[in-house]
Amino acid sequence: MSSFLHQLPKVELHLHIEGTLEPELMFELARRNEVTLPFDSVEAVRAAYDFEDLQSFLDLYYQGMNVLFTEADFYDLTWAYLTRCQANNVVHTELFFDPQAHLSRGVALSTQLEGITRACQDAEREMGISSAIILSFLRDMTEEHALETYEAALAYREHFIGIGLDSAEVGNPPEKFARVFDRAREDGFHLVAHAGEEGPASYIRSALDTLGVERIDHGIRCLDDEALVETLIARRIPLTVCPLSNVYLKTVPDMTGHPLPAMIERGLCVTINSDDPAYFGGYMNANYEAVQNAFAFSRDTWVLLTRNAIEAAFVTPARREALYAQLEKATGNP
Ligand code: HPA
Ligand SMILES: [Zn+2]
Repeated sequence: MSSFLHQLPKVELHLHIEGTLEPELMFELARRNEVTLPFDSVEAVRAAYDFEDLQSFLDLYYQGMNVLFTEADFYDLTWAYLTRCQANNVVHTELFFDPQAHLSRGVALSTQLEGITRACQDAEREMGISSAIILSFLRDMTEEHALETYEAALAYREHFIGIGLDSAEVGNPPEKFARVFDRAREDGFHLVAHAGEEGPASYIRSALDTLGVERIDHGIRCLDDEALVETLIARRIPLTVCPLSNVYLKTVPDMTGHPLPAMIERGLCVTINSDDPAYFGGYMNANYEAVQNAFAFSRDTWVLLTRNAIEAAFVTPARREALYAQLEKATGNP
């Protein structure tokens, strides 16, 4: 089964590029940019990855990205992730970046976006991996700051396809960002939001109703609200679930206690993703393996999960057909 999972062509829809910063690259960039890290070795960084909850992770995640300054840094970070994609047989990926977390350190939007975009273009040409970038707002900052950031990002609109919402969820409900999502909808961008990771099912409802999102990131708390589940099924809203992330951030007791099988059983459009793989024990294959060890899904279930991700991807009809064809070739399943 392991080789079946490894060779399955995969589509990743929930990935924070800053969450792919491996400690080795963190040290290399710290040396390059003359930044002093509060750790004296790669092992000490990894030892610190023992999280209690989302906030304890976010504290380290924001600290880690303090080594990113130049376009080359953003290129190297993104290129390293895309080579992991190739090793994991990820053939299409949609990646988040957190512009506000870099702007606040004096790093220009052009630096961030040009570095990430150039790596994506090189990966498409050299490895056949298609990708897209989603600009994510920090929900623990104000809506005014998100709006200002959005306005500034419009100068680079050809670099990103959508907007999202991440960071500390509880106490920062989706409706706080209604105006910026209205603007982005009018401008033709795709809309997604993290909801129902640590926050309640009502945040998922609000992301649908007040932000009009097309996909929900995480969404694992949806099962607490039967009417919401029915809405998600009827509207076929994709949920970008991140199993290892949920275990590492203790939003589930352990993998066997994850609601993933129940979500699939209900007919929700579930996908599997790695979120912040440098921090949460691994990339796509590690997530697939951990899920398989806990639940021993059939091959048909894995094909279904992959088909869901292809359906949920923000790609052209031609690219979607090519992804379905690639899956069919790999599995014999239409
Ligand atoms: O899993 C996450 N949740 C919320 N915000 C985040 N920012 C990076 N990763 C995450
Ligand atoms: Zn996330």
